[in-house]
Amino acid sequence: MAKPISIEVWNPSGKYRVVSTKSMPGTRWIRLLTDNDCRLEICTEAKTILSVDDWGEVLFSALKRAGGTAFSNMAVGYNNVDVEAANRNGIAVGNTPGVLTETTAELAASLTLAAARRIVEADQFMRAGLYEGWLPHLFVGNLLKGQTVGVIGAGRIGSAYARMMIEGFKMNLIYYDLYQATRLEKFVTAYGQFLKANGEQPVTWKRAATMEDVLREADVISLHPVLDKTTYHLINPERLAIMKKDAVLVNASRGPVIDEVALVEHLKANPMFRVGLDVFEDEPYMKPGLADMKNAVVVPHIASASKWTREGMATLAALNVLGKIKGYPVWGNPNQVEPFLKESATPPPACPSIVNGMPSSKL
Ligand SMILES: NC(=O)C1=CN([C@@H]2O[C@H](COP(=O)(O)OP(=O)(O)OC[C@H]3O[C@@H](n4cnc5c(N)ncnc54)[C@H](O)[C@@H]3O)[C@@H](O)[C@H]2O)C=CC1
Ligand SMILES: O=C(O)C(=O)CO
Repeated sequence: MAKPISIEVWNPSGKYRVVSTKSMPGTRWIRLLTDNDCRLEICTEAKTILSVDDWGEVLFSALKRAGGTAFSNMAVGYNNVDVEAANRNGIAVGNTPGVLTETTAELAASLTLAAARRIVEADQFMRAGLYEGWLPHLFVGNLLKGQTVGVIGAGRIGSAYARMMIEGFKMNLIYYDLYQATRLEKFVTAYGQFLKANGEQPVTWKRAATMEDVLREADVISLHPVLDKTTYHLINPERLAIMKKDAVLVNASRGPVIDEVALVEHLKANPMFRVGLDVFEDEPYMKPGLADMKNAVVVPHIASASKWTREGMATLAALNVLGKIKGYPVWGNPNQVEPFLKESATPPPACPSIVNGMPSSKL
């Protein structure tokens, strides 16, 4: 007998039934649904962490049997969703790109600084009452200015992160991606020309031919690819071994991009090597030993956790579902979702981002 779960119901008499597996930040997403004749059921269970096993054939076939038409991930990454199963059952799959780009990049930049300058170790040292005055060797870390920042996956977030580290700390860029990041290259070139015209050392960029080139040359490496079979355990023992012994590795993409068992061994063997991690291979758990590593900064998958971003993600997720209910077309540019986020404006009659591009007529 399944245990009853607690549900919060909005607009009980609404014609269309929308179920949210978690409560989401803000209230605009709720209003957008209830104002459009939706009955909204929000699962208020404290812990409903769901995995790809949950978002697959069982769920989508049940959704189809119930007359369901759409599912929306409150996330831009949708590796947790079996899209093929959704296709088989005629279910559109939405995600929430664009609204979380800078927020996520800022957290990756925060992890970079925290790791490079040993902020967490120093904080714990102070709180433990161990500080006895300034010392030349106390918590010496890495300077970023003029060093090389490496980005694996120079998409929306990777490019935003690269620009923060280049424009903010005058680092030089080397990146690896399957596609050329032309817009990023143009920004870095222009910024370099500005610096040179003002008598400063220009910043540079390089598109690496291989991932190994990035790992070999960079002082800081930040991972921003999607998670798929080509990026699973992308950082493995062999690739850890070619990185600089005092490099900083940051991951705010997906945990399985790094072989975390191998990472723990590398951190043990290389105390000058540091990591900043927002995501983990077996969330919510860390691999054995990682929690003990002083050269690791770890936070619980909070990279997109700014108020504006999380409320915006909730709005986009709701509008994906509402758009399918209304038979709206899919928005033409998922990278430009600002029109959906204006609090006082009526959103465009479209689904912000549907990953399996299913025309409404098929639903
Ligand atoms: N920690 C968190 O809370 C968050 C994590 N993410 C993760 O970040 C990922 C990236 O998000 P966006 O930048 O918006 O996506 P995006 O699609 O704009 O960028 C991903 C980039 O990865 C590249 N890529 C794919 N396979 C690759 C490979 N084998 N080697 C190198 N590059 C490869 C793609 O060409 C693309 O440029 C998401 O898929 C998600 O998993 C995103 C938001 C928040
Ligand atoms: O958007 C994503 O992919 C996340 O991981 C949650 O912000």
